[in-house]
Amino acid sequence: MEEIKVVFDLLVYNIGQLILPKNRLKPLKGKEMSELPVEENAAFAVKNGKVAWMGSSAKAESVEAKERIDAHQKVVSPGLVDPHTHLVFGGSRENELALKQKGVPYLEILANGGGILSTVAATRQSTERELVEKASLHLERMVAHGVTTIEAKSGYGLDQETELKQLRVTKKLAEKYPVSIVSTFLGPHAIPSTHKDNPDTFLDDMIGLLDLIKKDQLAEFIDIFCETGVFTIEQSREFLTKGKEKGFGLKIHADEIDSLGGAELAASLGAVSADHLVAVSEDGMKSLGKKDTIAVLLPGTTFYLGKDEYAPARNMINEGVAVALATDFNPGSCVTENLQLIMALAALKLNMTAEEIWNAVTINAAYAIGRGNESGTLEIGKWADFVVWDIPTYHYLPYHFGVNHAKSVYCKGNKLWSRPELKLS
Ligand SMILES: N=CN[C@@H](CCC(=O)O)C(=O)O
Ligand SMILES: [Zn+2]
Repeated sequence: MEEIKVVFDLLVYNIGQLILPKNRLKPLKGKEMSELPVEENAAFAVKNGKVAWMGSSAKAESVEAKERIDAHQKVVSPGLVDPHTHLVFGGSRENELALKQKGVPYLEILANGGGILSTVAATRQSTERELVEKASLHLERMVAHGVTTIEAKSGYGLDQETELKQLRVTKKLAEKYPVSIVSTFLGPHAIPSTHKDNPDTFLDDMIGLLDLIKKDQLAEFIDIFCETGVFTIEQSREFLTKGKEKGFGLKIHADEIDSLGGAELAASLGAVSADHLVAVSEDGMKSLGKKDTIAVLLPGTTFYLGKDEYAPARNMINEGVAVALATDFNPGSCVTENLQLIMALAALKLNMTAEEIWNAVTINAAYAIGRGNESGTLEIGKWADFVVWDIPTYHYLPYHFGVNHAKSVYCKGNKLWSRPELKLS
């Protein structure tokens, strides 16, 4: 019988290092994060947007494909995953930089009606279309830096109309782009000035939106800013418990500035992630280590807020915690779409190893937004989301900081972005 030869859509060959994070069907915890399988002289092929063949570059010579990409012995990784962003918002807050330089603390700017509240005013004034256009620019910049799966939070509406508007914008972006976008409702992100004296009524209003959000499938996760002067542990417990009963996945902005016990709360409720954790307590780390709640660390925010103390990533890893990294892209406390910069900060400020860092922006980041089964690794049958990097080894990326090392970015087997060629002569 004549053998039928498969013709693949795409073949990537001559890969110097193919990064293949392990998928243990749950996030990598503690020591497991230091294992980063890498295949040298590797190749893989894509059919119908999914990885369909993997092998050596030598074997790839006999593989038939409609398009062949020579990786020139450079690094190829799964598409990066950014599991914590505030992608959709109106306006900007460059005026706050001068306040920060004068030493005005982040929470004081907020208490005086600035910070998050000034972005709330701008977001309320923006039309849905304006928000889509603005968020598209930010999203395209994320993709250009190697990201193919993104979480996006609401939280700049603080009223029914604008929170739903933000969530609809996220849904439109998910329809417009092939990248995977995971939506989170962060209604309790700040207390609006109208509710300064009755935050519980505001929280009830936000709880009141959950059924509608669920019905219209506008968000998979819910989140709350648990912090001094914002929402207390009790309020956070109430909001998250109600959301859990309604079937939402849970996230929490926890222990960012003060150690309130947000990590402990997240672990006790089975939250998917606890984010920030700069001020996490020993008990908080231990409770995360006992559960699969992922610590999403945001060193770009600590850097941008000019703080000296970073999240204790090494202690968390020693306690067996699963760690992921994200930009926290937002208009106030971390204004960058560049996840590669965050990888460098994780090396320099969190003391994470290159292996831990790559796991933290791929497989663990995917689990932090419920996408471990489809993103964050390159496996046969999974989406062919990948980045061809212009770096000689995976150690190089966190070492050479502040520039874009992506050469081309593919999502579901399609090229979304490639580095423009300079013509200087
Ligand atoms: N900490 C709370 N929320 C955001 C900041 C939002 C803002 O300043 O606009 C964060 O994760 O850093
Ligand atoms: Zn945030």
